[in-house]
Amino acid sequence: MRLRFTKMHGLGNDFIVIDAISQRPNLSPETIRSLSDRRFGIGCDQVLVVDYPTNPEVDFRYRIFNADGSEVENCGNGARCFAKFVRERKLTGKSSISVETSTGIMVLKVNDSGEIRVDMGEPEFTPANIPFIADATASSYAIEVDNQCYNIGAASMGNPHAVLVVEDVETAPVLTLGPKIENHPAFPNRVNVGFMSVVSRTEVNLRVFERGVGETLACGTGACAAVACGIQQGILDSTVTVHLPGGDLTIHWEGPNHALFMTGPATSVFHGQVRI
Ligand SMILES: N[C@@H](CCC[C@H](N)C(=O)O)C(=O)O
Repeated sequence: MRLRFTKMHGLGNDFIVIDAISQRPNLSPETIRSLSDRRFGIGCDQVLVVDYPTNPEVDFRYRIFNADGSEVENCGNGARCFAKFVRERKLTGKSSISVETSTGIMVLKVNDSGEIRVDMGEPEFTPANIPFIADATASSYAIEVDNQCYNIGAASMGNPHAVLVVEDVETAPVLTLGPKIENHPAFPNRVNVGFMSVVSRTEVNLRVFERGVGETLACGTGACAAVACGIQQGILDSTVTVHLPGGDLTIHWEGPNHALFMTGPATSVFHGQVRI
């Protein structure tokens, strides 16, 4: 079939977005991998699929696939692109949109400026729910990689994240240590790995080695998890600007029993058709 798609990005974290309401493609892991391939396909970090909700009280269902073909629970930059996509394609006229993912319901609000504010729900720190193998919940954990000990924060934003505080993100071992922590046995479902340097209590730099992709120019859930871990460790305030290689996100979290909010842009690049 000829598949219609839109190429989008959130701060350079790029997506192929597919309307599975007006077309019903069979997206096997192999098809996802070939669409995502930057040389033999269209190229992207994630494929986003917009579908009918299973819950009638929600506007849409949104599924996320990493470039390696694995289906994942959540994607923050993808959520903002999803909101822009359903409005641009006139699938809804609402400025407050509810969407079902495999781990829950999110509410997205499109601001007058065009930026999108996403209610990302409450960060989860209980190790079993991340999932992460540890005896008890803590604000940091020691893990061993190649006989060296690293301190990490661990949180779930629907998907699993490990966060390391480093002096300087430019020189942090993102490409060498990232994949080793991604596949560390303490994370049974693998993990996204953030390297965060703290500029002040309201400003951080962040690079993320994403599970199933590699380093991306931005990771929305990674920014949420990094700030949540920083707040839990007492080193950050409740509103933080996160500088990622692709641009800035604003994260706001009042602490336990409150939802965390992420605000940032979403961009459409082009529309196309591809034979699958
Ligand atoms: N880029 C995303 C996260 C996408 C999923 C992630 N790689 C995972 O495997 O959990 C974001 O903006 O949050």
